[in-house]
Formats: sequence, structure tokens, C-alpha cells
Amino acid sequence: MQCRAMQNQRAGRRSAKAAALQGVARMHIGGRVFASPVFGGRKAARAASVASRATSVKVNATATIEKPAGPTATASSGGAGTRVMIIGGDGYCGWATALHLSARGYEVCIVDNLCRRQFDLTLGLDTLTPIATIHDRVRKWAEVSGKYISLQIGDICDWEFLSQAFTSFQPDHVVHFGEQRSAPYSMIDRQKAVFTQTNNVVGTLNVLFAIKELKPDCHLVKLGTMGEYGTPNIDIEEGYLTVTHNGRTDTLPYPKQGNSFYHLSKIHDSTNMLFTCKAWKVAATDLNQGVVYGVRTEETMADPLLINRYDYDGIFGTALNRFVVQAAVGHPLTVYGKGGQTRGFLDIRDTVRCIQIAVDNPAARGEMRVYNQFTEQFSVNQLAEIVGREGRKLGLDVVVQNVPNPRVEAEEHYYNAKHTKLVELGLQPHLLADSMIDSLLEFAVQYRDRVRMELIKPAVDWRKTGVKVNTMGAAVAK
Ligand SMILES: O=c1ccn([C@@H]2O[C@H](COP(=O)(O)OP(=O)(O)O[C@H]3O[C@H](CS(=O)(=O)O)[C@@H](O)[C@H](O)[C@H]3O)[C@@H](O)[C@H]2O)c(=O)[nH]1
Repeated sequence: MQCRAMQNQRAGRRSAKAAALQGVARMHIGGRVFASPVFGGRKAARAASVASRATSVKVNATATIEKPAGPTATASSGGAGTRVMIIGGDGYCGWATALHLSARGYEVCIVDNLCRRQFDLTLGLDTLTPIATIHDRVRKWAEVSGKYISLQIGDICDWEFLSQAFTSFQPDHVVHFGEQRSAPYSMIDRQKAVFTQTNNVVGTLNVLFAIKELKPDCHLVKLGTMGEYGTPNIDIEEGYLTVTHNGRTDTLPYPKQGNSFYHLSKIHDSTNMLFTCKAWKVAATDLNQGVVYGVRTEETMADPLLINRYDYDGIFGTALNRFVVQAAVGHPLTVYGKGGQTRGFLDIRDTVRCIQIAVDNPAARGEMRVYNQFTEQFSVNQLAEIVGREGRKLGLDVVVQNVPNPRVEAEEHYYNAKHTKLVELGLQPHLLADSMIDSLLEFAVQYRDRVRMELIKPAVDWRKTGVKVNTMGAAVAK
């Protein structure tokens, strides 16, 4: 759909934006100056300001890397030499985290079975951004930064593979993103529900066994989800709840109520982790992350080959990222049901900082820490309103549409979730208001020619999950 107001305004702003969108920004990485066509003018200005605050860290004889003097850089100076295995390091959060830690001197090993790419191939989906193969990504990163990321391609559900990866890399920390992470995917049919739960639970179980048997002092940083808590009618605490019952008091794991087979798989992971912390003295941090939005991080924008994936489809796309793309292409914003569903949200730039904070502040042996990893909470209606308002500033014709909710979930509910622990450890959040101004929408507009409109519709109905294998055919334009 064309948007005339947008075209007019764009024409007016063309000269001002020419430098931003057509020109190139220069970034100093690895002692070299790189020209990046994907940086905007504002980004370039910010890069320059970051560079001016940067300290230069000697990497090797041929390269230096600019180390930003931001909060995560100061959270610990212990990056150098710390060995971090990132399971799921080819995915949306994992790739950004791998580069963030590598840039700060951590020794990074990516472990990935590339299943996220396989889901796209199977279902006919695609990311908004053109992403390079994982091999090209790590090659380019080495060229850009002078940093080497090792790569182990394989499935952590395969003990033979995982144990060899562990033995050869000897991680100090394992950051585990390597799960099937889409609630809609887990609700497509029986096969995908079973895959989600076996893949996620068995994979995590193998990681726990690998720590016990092969590297007992390795700290596990595991991505959980805020969705483990559901939407209770009381405040949500960070992991544990102190309860007085019949005159006796105890601090217990906060009650869990998942709303999809995916969310339920995470609950089981948490239970297995808590048990192994007690039984085997595993050190674990469970990060109950909210809905992530955005795509830019300093490192993934350093070269077009490093760009992160951006999902907007009805299966892997999440609320805010979908709304932004919908606004960019003139599709009505798909608010499911009444839109009172409230969740915790965070910018991907904060995801990578939170992981570094968790790594820098490890749990003790036998301890299972739980942090709620989000920075702000919004209802779906509030998100739609914000995207509409910001979109109109760019001349986009944004319409909000309440569509029948394909999910079974509360559409009007109390929600007040604590999220102070990561802030106490040094997180300085990027807030949504700034991110929108920071051109999330402009980014989507830049790539909108790649949007396939038929992928936008809600694709999976919770009430219709059946035993018959559903190949979706979702990606075929009708
Ligand atoms: O077009 C859309 C898409 C979503 N929603 C609504 O937005 C809310 C969040 O849905 P989502 O698709 O953004 O996120 P969700 O399915 O919950 O899962 C995502 O966010 C989770 C964090 S949380 O939501 O559990 O806190 C992560 O664990 C998952 O990996 C990630 O895919 C839901 O109420 C959903 O009904 C809409 O109204 N319209």
C-alpha cells in the first residue's frame, strides 16, 4: 500500500536525510575505519559521541577495538579471558549478545544447530533484514573487529556433540538462548508442541549434565521468559514469593502459569534448574525476559554482513516489531482482541547488557538467581497508540485494527511485575520513547520493500491446535 503523505514528507526531508540514509557513517573498529551504509546520520553522530567517550583496548598486534565507556563496560573489567559459550548464538538475541561480549574481550564460542533458519525455510518465512550465513558472519566479525568467535554447529540435544563442544571450549559461563522460542510455533500442531517441549527441556537438561560432569564451576545463564508467570492478579516478584500459609512462612518459587506449550517448556526448564542447583550445586541465573524489540546494536550495525534478523511474520514476529513493520507498509496494526494484554518489554540493546551483567555477577554454586529482564511494561493497546503517534510524525498513515484474538489469554488484567535487580547491578535502560525517536520506524521503512504482506496476518489459533501435521502453507500468497 502506498502512502501519499509519507511520500510528500519524504520528498521534503530527502535532502536532510540523504546523508543519513544514502551516505555512509564511519565507525572505528579494530583500529580501522569502516563505512557503514546502514547507519543513519543520528547514529553516526551517536557513534562519534560514543567514540569520544571510548577507551581503546589493545587486542592484538594488528587491531584495537573501541570499548565504549557505558554502564556495561564498567559493570566489570573481567571480560578479557572469560570464556562464554553462547548456545543459540545465531539467533536474534544470541547473535547480538555474541558480538557484544566479543567486542568487550570475552572469549566467545557460538553453539547453534541453525534450526531457526530451518523454521523459516520450512514455513516459507523470511526476516525483514537480509542476514548472512553464520560462517560469513563470524568471518566478517573477525575482519571488522580483529576478534575471533569460535563456532560449533550441532544440536545440544545430541549429548555426543554437546559434551565435545564443552570439553573443547571449557566455558566459564554458558549463555543458553538455544530453544524454540515462539509461542505460536508451539501451538501449530501436536508435532510442533512435542518438538518445542522435547527440544527445549532435553537441551537444557543436557546442558545441566554437561556442567555437572564436565565443568562443575561453569555458571549457567539461562533465558527464561516473563510468560512463565502468566498474568496473576497479584504483583509478580523476581522468581520467588514469600508465603505465609496456616501460620507457617516459606519463600517458594513464584507460581507459574504458562499460556502456550512454549511458555510451559520454560517453566519445566526452571524447575529442572532449581533441582540441579540443589542436588549438584550448579550455579545458575534464570533470566525471565520480556518481549524484545529493536534490531540495532552497536556491533550488528558495524557492517551489512553483521546485521541481525528481524521477524515480523505471524509466527516468529513479536508485538512491537510487528507493529512497526505494519506501520511502515501501511498494514493495519493487528491488536489481538481487546488489546489490554500487558507485558514487559525491552530494547535488544538492553538484552545484551543484561547478559553481560549476569555473566559479570555470577550466581554462587548451588544458587539459582532469578531476574526479571525487561525495562518497561505496556499493554498492546498502548504499543499500538505509540506506534501510531510516531508513525504519523513520519507521515505514515497508521490504522489500528482489533482482530479476533487467535490466542487464549486474558485481554484485560492486572499486571505489575518487579524488575529492579538488573538495574541495581548497573543496567541503564533504553526506553521505548527514545527508541522510537531513535528510528525504529525509519529502520522498517528502509527495508519495507522486503516485506511480504501475506506473512503479516496472525497465523496460529490456540483453539485449533490439532494432531494432524500442519504444514501451514502460510507463506503462499493467496
Ligand atoms: O500482532 C500481534 C502480536 C502479538 N499480540 C499480543 O502481544 C502479546 C505478546 O505477544 P508476542 O507475540 O509479542 O510475544 P510472545 O508470544 O509472548 O513471545 C515473545 O515474548 C516472550 C516474552 S513474554 O511475552 O513471555 O514476556 C518470549 O519468551 C518469546 O520468546 C517471544 O517470542 C500477546 O498478548 C499477543 O496476543 C498482538 O496483540 N498482536
